[in-house]
Amino acid sequence: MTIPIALTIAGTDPSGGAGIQADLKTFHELRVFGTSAITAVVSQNTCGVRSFVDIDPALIEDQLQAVFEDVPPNAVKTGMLSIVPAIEITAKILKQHGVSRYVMDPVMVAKSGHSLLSKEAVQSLITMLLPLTYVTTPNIPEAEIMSNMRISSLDDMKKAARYLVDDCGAFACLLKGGHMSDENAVDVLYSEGGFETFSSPRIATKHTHGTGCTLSAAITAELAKGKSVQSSVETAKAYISAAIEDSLQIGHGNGPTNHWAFNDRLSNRA
Ligand SMILES: Nc1ncnc2c1ncn2[C@@H]1O[C@H](COP(=O)(O)OP(=O)(O)O)[C@@H](O)[C@H]1O
Ligand SMILES: Cc1ncc(COP(=O)(O)O)c(N)n1
Repeated sequence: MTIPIALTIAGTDPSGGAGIQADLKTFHELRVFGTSAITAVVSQNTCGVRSFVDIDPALIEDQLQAVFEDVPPNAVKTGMLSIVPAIEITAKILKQHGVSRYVMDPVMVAKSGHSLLSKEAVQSLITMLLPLTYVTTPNIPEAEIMSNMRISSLDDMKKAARYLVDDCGAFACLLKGGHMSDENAVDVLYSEGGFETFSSPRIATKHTHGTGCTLSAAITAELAKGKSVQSSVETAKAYISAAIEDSLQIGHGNGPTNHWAFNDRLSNRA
């Protein structure tokens, strides 16, 4: 049996709801072997980010070489990259190892408002990593910055997604609608000249810490199994919707999602 392997390159969340911790939980639940390289150690919990330290770029590179030389991943995702050298090293390694299934979650600002990406690094994400990207998963504020467009409707979402693919070189863009206020949470996928929307009822909850990390990790896990972009996004949307709906009421702020919910539902249906 070949075991699918996924790699996350991201920052940490000691309280377990976002970043590397959320990614590894997601890989595990979707039955993919999870590996990780840490870019920043972040002191945060459900109430917010307190501080963080960027990992020495040489150590990021060492972690990545250690993974690629021994347990080469079938798909890779990036979350928090924070500084230009971390982006440069990631681009170098992705090219060196010919990674095609690469998901870029352009993490910029935590839900609590703390910036997780330096201003100079935004441009590097666009020029160095988007052309190597299989699926990018910006939320509305991130897509606004990357496309330099105001986004306040589904049409605007489509325009920005098309720009990030046709003009910036990603193969596909899933623009997430979590930050809109419609009755449904609608995400727009643009790839190969076509649009597809993924919709789920908007759940009234403050427990959405790590939703973006979890969604992109679920897409990466499915891509690692060899699934198509459409099928991977469909599974990932079902995973995050269940995880938000059955949230765990943990912590004093914006709590984490429930990583057991997706499989619990599948086994209840069986
Ligand atoms: N209140 C909600 N109810 C249902 N789905 C949501 C809700 N908030 C976000 N989502 C979904 O969670 C995923 C992450 O979205 P979003 O919140 O936009 O990303 P981020 O965490 O990067 O800000 C998307 O699929 C989005 O549609
Ligand atoms: C290390 C790390 N990466 C990403 C996020 C964003 O997560 P969210 O905005 O969903 O809280 C975070 N809080 N911490």
